[in-house]
Amino acid sequence: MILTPCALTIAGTDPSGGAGIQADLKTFQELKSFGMSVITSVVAQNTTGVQSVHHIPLKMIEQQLESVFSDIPVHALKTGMIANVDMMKVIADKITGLNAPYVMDPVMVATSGDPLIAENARYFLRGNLLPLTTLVTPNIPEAEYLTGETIHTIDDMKQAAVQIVDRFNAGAALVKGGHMQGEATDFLYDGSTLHTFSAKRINTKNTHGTGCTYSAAITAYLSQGASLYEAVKSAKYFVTKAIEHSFSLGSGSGPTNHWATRKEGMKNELYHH
Ligand SMILES: Nc1ncnc2c1ncn2[C@@H]1O[C@H](COP(=O)(O)OP(=O)(O)OP(=O)(O)O)[C@@H](O)[C@H]1O
Ligand SMILES: Cc1ncc(CO)c(N)n1
Repeated sequence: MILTPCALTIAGTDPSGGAGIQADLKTFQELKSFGMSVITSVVAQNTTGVQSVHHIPLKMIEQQLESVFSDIPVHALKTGMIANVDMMKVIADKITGLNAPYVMDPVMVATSGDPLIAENARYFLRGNLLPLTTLVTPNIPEAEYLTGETIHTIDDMKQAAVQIVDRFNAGAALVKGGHMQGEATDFLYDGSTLHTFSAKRINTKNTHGTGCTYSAAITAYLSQGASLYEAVKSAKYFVTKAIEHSFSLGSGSGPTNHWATRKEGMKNELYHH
């Protein structure tokens, strides 16, 4: 049992509060891990899309990482938006050798369709960051990019999860079915077993930041010592409730509700459901 579980997110921001660092910190807080954040880019965005992006200078990203790592234990970390290769190099260098689970949300485009990382950064992410991960959490388009194969069926999703681990050396892969039809089913391949996590599809357009919230919840549970399977199972429950009780805020794709399980009287304690 870790007394004060400490979780770190390295990602971009969302001033409208639904995605990025803001979603990650709300999730860490809700799940009772001590949340910390290193900002890579300040993104002017809202429920309708991305209006503009300001990248934090490399030295400052490096310094933020040093400020955290030199002072506070990190029991699990996640990365979200890392806009370019230079940032990826700095982050890879700083997290290599860290003795903590690393969850990568391979963010490439926002829910609105706006691109969030440079084209050539996708290659670097696959070749250099993926092998450092404990888990990578691609949605369908991201999994297609990582494998180079199109995904149409449930079997394609399973194949993609296996390939991302076997061919590209991710620690484990969780291929998410948010962009498919029917049940919202995700497949986790951990290098030996393929697990299925399924929930009823909720009929809503409010899915801004679902991927951030999900990977942050997995990171929070891992920081508390959960196994990968337990962390994904609990996080799937958390994100499903967050979508079910999502907010119709803004004129676009609204945000998820990080208090949803509290509202339902859930304790949010580690995998106790
Ligand atoms: N309408 C829905 N109903 C129920 N679950 C959903 C729905 N949409 C997505 N999910 C689930 O939410 C989680 C996040 O998956 P999704 O594929 O939406 O991520 P994403 O595309 O990376 O998110 P983002 O919008 O932040 O980029 C997955 O567990 C997925 O199955
Ligand atoms: C900063 C940031 N990260 C990730 C996403 C994906 O939802 C987003 N919209 N913004």
